[in-house]
Amino acid sequence: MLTVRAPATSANLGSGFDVFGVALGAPADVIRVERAPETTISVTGAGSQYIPENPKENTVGAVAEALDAPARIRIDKGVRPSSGLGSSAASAAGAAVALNELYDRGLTREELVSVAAEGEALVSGAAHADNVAPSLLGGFTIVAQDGVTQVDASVPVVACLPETTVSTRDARDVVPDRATMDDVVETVGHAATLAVGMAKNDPEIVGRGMDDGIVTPERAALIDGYDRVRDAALEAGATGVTVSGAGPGVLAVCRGSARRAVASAMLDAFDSVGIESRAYQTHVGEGARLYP
Ligand SMILES: Nc1ncnc2c1ncn2[C@@H]1O[C@H](COP(=O)(O)OP(=O)(O)O)[C@@H](O)[C@H]1O
Ligand SMILES: N[C@@H](CCOP(=O)(O)O)C(=O)O
Repeated sequence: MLTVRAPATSANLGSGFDVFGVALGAPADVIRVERAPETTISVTGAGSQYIPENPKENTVGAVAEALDAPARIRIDKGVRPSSGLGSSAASAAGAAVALNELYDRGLTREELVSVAAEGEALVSGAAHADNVAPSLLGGFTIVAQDGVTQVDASVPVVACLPETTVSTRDARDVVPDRATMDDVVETVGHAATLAVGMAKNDPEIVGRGMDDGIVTPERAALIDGYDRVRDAALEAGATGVTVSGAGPGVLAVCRGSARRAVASAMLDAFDSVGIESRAYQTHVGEGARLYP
């Protein structure tokens, strides 16, 4: 039996829609695999009651099929589904690493990105790889047409998850078809700033590059209390705040010394609109780890 811990991720980071992603130190899914004549899946842990065990409907089933690697697969969910922390992607990335090893397929982590993205196509209708790439490679990743670029980073973050859920599939329906040239120019500037900030591991520069006026306002409108939570986090010392993935999670970047205050301010702000939430005080972290 092989075991893999695959981290939650936060995609987009505001200015990098469908392009940027970071691996988070916590939470994570744990995937266990054993060879079997056909694929079976069992799911326990956070939100497991909402996750299908039918291999045709689960992201890990799509990965097993893509690698032609039937297995008995056990998923222990640490990443709650439909919260904006790449839950379906964490399972897919973990399964890709585990099954690649179990069947000695010899694919690199970079080559596993498109394999794991098959799982995302199954659940969100688009094979967006901005969650599976950081879950596989760790750090900060840029997914472009011609490949993935990765940089190690350890910027402190707070990921605050309200009890509500938003399906990525639904949240993709509100993404605008078009943007003005002014908005594009502004977003390119922010995205470039953010990428430099990650390369320098500097939360001030990362925070300056997180704003986006194209997709984020549409997504934020789906999250009750978003504006209050954002304002509270900035007031408490966050250098940048945005919707995590498709939401409803909210991601704040900050200096390590401000992390506790930022988390507490975000929890209080959700509470002030009658919504319970949970905050992960963490950092940009490592990718999927294989245990013998
Ligand atoms: N292994 C899995 N882990 C989490 N969700 C899964 C998995 N397989 C299928 N799903 C389905 O994917 C959907 C959640 O995916 P999505 O809306 O993209 O949110 P998230 O950002 O949390 O991945 C749910 O409908 C869930 O049932
Ligand atoms: N780029 C995707 C990312 C979705 O992330 P998730 O964690 O909400 O699944 C999008 O914005 O649709």
